[in-house]
Amino acid sequence: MKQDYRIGFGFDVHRFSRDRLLVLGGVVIPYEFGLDGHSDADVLLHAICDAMLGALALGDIGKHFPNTSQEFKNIDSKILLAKSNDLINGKGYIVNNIDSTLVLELPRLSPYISLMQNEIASVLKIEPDRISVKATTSERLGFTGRKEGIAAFATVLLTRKES
Ligand SMILES: Nc1ccn([C@@H]2O[C@H](COP(=O)(O)O)[C@@H](O)[C@H]2O)c(=O)n1
Ligand SMILES: C[C@@]1(CO)OP(=O)(O)OP(=O)(O)OC[C@H]1O
Repeated sequence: MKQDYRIGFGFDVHRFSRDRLLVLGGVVIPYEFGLDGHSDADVLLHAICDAMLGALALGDIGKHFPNTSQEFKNIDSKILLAKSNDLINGKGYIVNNIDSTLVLELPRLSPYISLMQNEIASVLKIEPDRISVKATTSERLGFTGRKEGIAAFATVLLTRKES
């Protein structure tokens, strides 16, 4: 049987802000700043949603979940990830695997990486070893280096559901 794959790429940035929780990959990370946004500002899940939607040329997260809508105000981005998954499932695809990178100086994310993989896998109903989450600093260069915000990159491979 011929396998049908589609690849997608996503990128997102959110600015650090006081009086907000820091939520990354569906996990609350203890830190003195959170991220600003209309939703919970989970920059990693937003990049993953964009990659999933992009793989099928379905537009982006802002098209499906507009930041002008009260429906999405302070929303848990795991709900947006589940909705993005429903959209690709509706087109006959499932996530094969994800590779992603967060760019930030602080906080150190290594203690939280496997928690994030488990959260994302649980929303997508796939095995955690299909989800890669990595972190890097930008060697104190640029806006991430100045600790003004966090950037996230994600690549997603979709495969056609067996029928
Ligand atoms: N916020 C971060 C940034 C990095 N890490 C881990 O440290 C390693 C080295 O980072 P470099 O920027 O020097 O490449 C990196 O590979 C990550 O494992 C982290 O946990 N949290
Ligand atoms: C997720 C949405 C919707 O709540 O709001 P934000 O948290 O501001 O995030 P962004 O990455 O700008 O994506 C688009 C929005 O539609």
